[in-house]
Amino acid sequence: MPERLVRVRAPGKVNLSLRVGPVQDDGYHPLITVFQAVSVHEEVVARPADEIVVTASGPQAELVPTDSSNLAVRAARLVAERAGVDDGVHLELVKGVPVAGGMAGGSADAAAALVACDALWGTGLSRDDLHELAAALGSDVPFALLGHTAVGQGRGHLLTPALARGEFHWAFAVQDRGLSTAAVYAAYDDLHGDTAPHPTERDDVPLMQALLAGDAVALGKALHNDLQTAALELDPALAEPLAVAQDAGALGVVVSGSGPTVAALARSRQHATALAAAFTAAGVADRVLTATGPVAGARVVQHGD
Ligand SMILES: C[C@@](CO)(OP(=O)(O)O)[C@H](O)COP(=O)(O)OP(=O)(O)OC[C@H]1O[C@@H](n2ccc(N)nc2=O)[C@H](O)[C@@H]1O
Ligand SMILES: Nc1ncnc2c1ncn2[C@@H]1O[C@H](COP(=O)(O)OP(=O)(O)O)[C@@H](O)[C@H]1O
Repeated sequence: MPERLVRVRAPGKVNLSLRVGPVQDDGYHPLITVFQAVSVHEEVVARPADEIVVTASGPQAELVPTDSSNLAVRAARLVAERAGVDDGVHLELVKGVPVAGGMAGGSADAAAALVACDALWGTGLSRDDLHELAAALGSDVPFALLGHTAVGQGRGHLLTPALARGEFHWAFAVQDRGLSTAAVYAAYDDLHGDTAPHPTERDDVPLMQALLAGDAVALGKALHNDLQTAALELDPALAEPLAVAQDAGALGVVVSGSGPTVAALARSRQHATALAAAFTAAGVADRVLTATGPVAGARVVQHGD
């Protein structure tokens, strides 16, 4: 008899703009960020099991914790609690998104696990329920559920879908070494103290216009990341992929989120491949990826009995 399973795919993200205000009393920074989901995916395969357990495969899988700190395990527990079920699940994570790379792979796993457990257990949670559980798991998890292009406020979890026309092409320089999100925010505080400007939505008007028009040249000019200086301070070698992408004619280049992945916007699919080749030839990436965006958020791609 075929095994019952649910397979869910969830995207990684790039922050087209990331504007960071001064740290609040709760230790978090208020953000205005524009997320784009890209075609670098996590897959989560959920199968019935006696307990909630997780395994990981794919590049850098050995860096993923498989204990109860794993975000997918925490997601499964939240679904079980909310729905009042005591079923187990084996969550198999097939990692495509760099680990601790600033592309929110762990958040994608969490979003995928929420959707997968809901489908496997037939708990019938609403989209609003899932969004609420996602926000409790991490600032970037709600966006991994939603996908496409969206503006994030608060900790990044209060989302408004953004109008974006067309398809954008990306090349990513991936590093084996990760950067801790908390450490990058702490370095940002060291640089700015209480003097960090309060971001406003006006700052991203040119970027939103570029998205609306599907204008990759204008989008390239509008890419922005307030955490980039802090990431470079912790990892100065990141200046190299940034420079290589510029020399290879990228329309824009930016550290993705808290880094260390560097995201370069290309003119076309072929140009994205050329940018990736330039990263490899210059020896400034441990791995390269090409992708398009925007793409959909976490969704079931196989539900079999
Ligand atoms: C920087 C961003 C940009 O999208 O993404 P990544 O580069 O990590 O993917 C996010 O803000 C990361 O969100 P996420 O990775 O979900 O962070 P969380 O688990 O909620 O928080 C990890 C730590 O980062 C800091 N943090 C996070 C979000 C925020 N708005 N302010 C913060 O200061 C806090 O120190 C927190 O303890
Ligand atoms: N399912 C998961 N996949 C990856 N990392 C996870 C997971 N659950 C918890 N983590 C922890 O979260 C850290 C950062 O997660 P990740 O989403 O890969 O990077 P980033 O926050 O830079 O985008 C990892 O170093 C790891 O310790």
